Amino acid sequence: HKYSSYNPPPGSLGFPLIGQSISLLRALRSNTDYQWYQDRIKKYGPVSKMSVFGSPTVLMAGPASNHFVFSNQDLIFTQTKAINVLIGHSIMTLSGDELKQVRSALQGYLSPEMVTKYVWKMDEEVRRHIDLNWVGHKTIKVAPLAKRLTFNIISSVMFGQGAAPFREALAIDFEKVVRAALSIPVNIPFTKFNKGLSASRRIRKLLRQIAHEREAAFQQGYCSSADDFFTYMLALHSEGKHSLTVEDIVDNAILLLIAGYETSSVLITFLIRQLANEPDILGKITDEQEEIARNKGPNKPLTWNDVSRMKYTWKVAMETLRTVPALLGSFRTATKDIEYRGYHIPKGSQIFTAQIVTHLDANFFDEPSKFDPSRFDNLSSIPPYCFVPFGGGPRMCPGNEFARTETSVAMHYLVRQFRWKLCCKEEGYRKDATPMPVLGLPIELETRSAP
Ligand code: HEM
Repeated sequence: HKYSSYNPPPGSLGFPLIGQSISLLRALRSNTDYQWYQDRIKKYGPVSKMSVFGSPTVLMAGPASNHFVFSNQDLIFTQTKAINVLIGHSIMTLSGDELKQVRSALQGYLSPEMVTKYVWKMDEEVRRHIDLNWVGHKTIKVAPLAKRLTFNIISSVMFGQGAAPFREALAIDFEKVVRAALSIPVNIPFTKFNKGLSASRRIRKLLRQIAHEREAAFQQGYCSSADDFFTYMLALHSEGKHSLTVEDIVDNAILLLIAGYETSSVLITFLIRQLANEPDILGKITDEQEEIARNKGPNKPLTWNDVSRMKYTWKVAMETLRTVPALLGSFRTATKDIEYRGYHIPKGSQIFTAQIVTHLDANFFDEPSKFDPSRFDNLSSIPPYCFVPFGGGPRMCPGNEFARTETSVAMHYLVRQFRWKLCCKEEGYRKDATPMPVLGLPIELETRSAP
């Protein structure tokens, strides 16, 4: 109240700790969150205060707010309190020089030059996954399989075969951590948060063990920086590019793994769901992929060059991300008192911007409920900061090329080999940290061509 004309954003914080969490969670689970945000915006305008996921929060809506949130230097990247406890000292908790070093290391690890080297691993994982889980099956559940596929891809890229014997157990524990991400961070036995915390301890123990093995191999000159994430980070450390300890590298590995598998699996799941209802779009993707396959020898793995030609496939993926963003939005924390649109936002406030607010706004996307990949024919026709599935500004997702590549590789094999029908046409989806079809998206499969 040091300002003479102190003007906080409108809205209320609700009940202590709980605030509006229950009402927002309910909206997310019933997939009515767009309406929930609209109701708030109608009542309070594009900037309003509330309390969600354990913290007082300012909701900011619209492209100008997105720009402000993504680029303002006084807002630091935050996640829910639960995520901070579960993941530890990762890039998400850093600022200043430490952040610059880690961001640059992770960005390098996920740069197009590096992703070029991962394409064959992605190709190998996708083919193995399809042979094991799709070929010969009449019905399958897409969502858990997509999670397993993207988990196997990121762990194969990050740890090579180092984690292969533990993958199954790791995948189950990572799922528990992800499910605890939006929970209220109070450690009561048998709650989601409690299970997530135990899982995160087991993951940390295992990754620490792998990291120390890689450290020993690196010091003896048995491995190089392209082999796996730990060696890559240790090599950068030896060149003086960052000062992370092995513990810090493990925490960042946990973050990278979660960021790398959960979101991409959502994209693949909803892409498959959408294509079941869009025969024309599926036909066009198939033509594009057949053309790429025709120019290759049989059984030759895909290359970076092939993936770069999958342009239509990626437009359909972007339209999927517009209608069903893989993440709710972005959280930041104000490191000092700030002012936005005449409102004073005190230091320490959490700030949240939801992607769906602009993605489904008819002012920016004609007929927003229509699924139309041709919107992306001309990217410059989309107003800035309206399509933000990967965020924006200096903290924009560094994994977008990785995600584009693995999704395109997966679609290359799926659309050429199979056709599918939704087992339950009316199946809805709910958002529980990330969107998820309520039944896991069971589909009936028909083989189109021999693998
Ligand atoms: C469809 C897939 C994906 C989507 C939609 C997505 C979306 C996002 C979004 C919205 C953010 C937050 C940006 C912000 O708040 O400003 C983010 C951050 C991040 N993503 Fe992704 N992501 C995807 C895939 C990936 C993949 C495959 C990886 C790694 C292999 C990855 C690694 C990261 C990392 C490390 C961050 C944190 C960046 C930082 O702290 O500066 N993401 N992602």
